[in-house]
Amino acid sequence: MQLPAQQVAVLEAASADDATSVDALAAATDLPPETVTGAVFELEDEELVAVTERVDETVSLTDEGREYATDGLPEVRLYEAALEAGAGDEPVQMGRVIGASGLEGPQVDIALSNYARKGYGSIDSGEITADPDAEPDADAEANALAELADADDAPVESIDVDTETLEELERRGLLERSESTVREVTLTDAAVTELMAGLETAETVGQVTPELLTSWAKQGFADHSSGQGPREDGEWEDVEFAEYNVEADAETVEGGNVHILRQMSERVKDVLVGMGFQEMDGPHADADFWINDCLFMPQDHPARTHWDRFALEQPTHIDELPEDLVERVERAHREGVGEDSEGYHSPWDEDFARALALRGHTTSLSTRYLSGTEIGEIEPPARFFSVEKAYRNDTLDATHLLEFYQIEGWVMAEDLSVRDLMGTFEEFYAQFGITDIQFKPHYNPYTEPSFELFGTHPTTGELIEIGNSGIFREEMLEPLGVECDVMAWGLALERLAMLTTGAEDIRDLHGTLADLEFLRNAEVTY
Ligand SMILES: N[C@@H](Cc1ccccc1)C(=O)O
Repeated sequence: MQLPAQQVAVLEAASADDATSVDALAAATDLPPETVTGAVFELEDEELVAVTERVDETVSLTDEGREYATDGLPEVRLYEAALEAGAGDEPVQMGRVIGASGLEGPQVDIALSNYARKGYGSIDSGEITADPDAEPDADAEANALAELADADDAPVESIDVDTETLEELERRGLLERSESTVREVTLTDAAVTELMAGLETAETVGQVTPELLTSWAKQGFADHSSGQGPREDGEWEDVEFAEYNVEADAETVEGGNVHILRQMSERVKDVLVGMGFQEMDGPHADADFWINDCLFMPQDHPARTHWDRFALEQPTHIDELPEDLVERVERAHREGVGEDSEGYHSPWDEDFARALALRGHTTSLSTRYLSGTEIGEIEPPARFFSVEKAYRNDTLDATHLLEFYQIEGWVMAEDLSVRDLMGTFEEFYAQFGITDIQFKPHYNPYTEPSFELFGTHPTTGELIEIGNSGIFREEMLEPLGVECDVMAWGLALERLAMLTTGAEDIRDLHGTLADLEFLRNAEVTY
């Protein structure tokens, strides 16, 4: 009989024993276990072997279990130290015994919580006693650890430890159980007969190649050049093809994926361009003047302290600011603009305004554009946006990162109202399937009125803040030279991604704790 090489090797190895496992066959044939498993299944199909399966439960010690197997259980060490210190006769101060035991950190708590339970003595108001009759040598858990010390994935049946002790060790995290499928292989009578008659190794071919198809098995029979006469079949007719093993484990091939925030940002840009917006860009590190002063943010505002901003050390200040604009902004801060405006009457310092920092919001781009210094004077109606990074010295948590993307935007037109603002958001978020935006009155030094935006998280049902908005104040627009209304906003790209993908923790999306499995599969579907 002719069989592929692996099957011959497996049959021959199996014939040496009455019944033998796949692992044993792999060791005997020097073939990988998965190859042996494949060969065994093929032999089973041909009724040359019978296969029985059983699930073996095995146990091994955890790292902690191994440590105690060598150093002793913490409660036993405590007992020995207590006896040594005389706690067998009268209570001894706990600190002294612990110090002498050499136990440290969490091991102290482990020792204390098992000490009385196992009858080693008692612990009361800072004192410890030791029962002189306790027998650490008979400690079932300690003996089990010793028994298991060298047992790596040992079958449970082979272990001489009672079930209760095994369960206790497992509860203490000192032992791990696992299951594995064991396949036992037995030769059939047919196989024995074939083995006696002698087996031959068949050459098998794994793939059909162009050469196999075009080569002629029996050269000379056909007249290829004339195209006449009977054509003989090619060499592929004669070779034996290896069988496919569709049950073999295959390697997982991971493809690349565009990061969810990149996908989200592209989508947001498409939507905004579709709504008639033009894109702005500008420096990540900028003068406080553009980030704050132009927004009528008082220089003593809490967000302008060193706590919240990432200041630049080199260079510390911007080279140039438009002189007349600086003058107008300073006047707005000191005295206000127009008849009804007061200003802050607080100090205003140009040097402070020239200090450089990473922008805490991308509204710095809006002030630059509105002032006319980026692309010249902008005539209404106009709509601008950016999807860019902002930096804040926040505390990291499930909804805050130190750097994040803001969807900045503004519309310049005559007679804008709160309705225009809300309508714009409704139109924008509807493109992402979000139709239940909520608005909450808010305060920004540069907008009046101001609104925060909230959306409902699809999995937790919680309301999360997704943006901030308002209509720019006169005190901000007048110095910039803008004469009609401007409504504006800063929305969080990450929060939009959380609402659309259902991600619950912003740190899954970005940063060192990112959830790679999630990122591999995350898609923006809107
Ligand atoms: N700069 C604001 C967003 C905003 C922009 C424009 C107007 C109103 C609010 C923030 O970062 O929260």
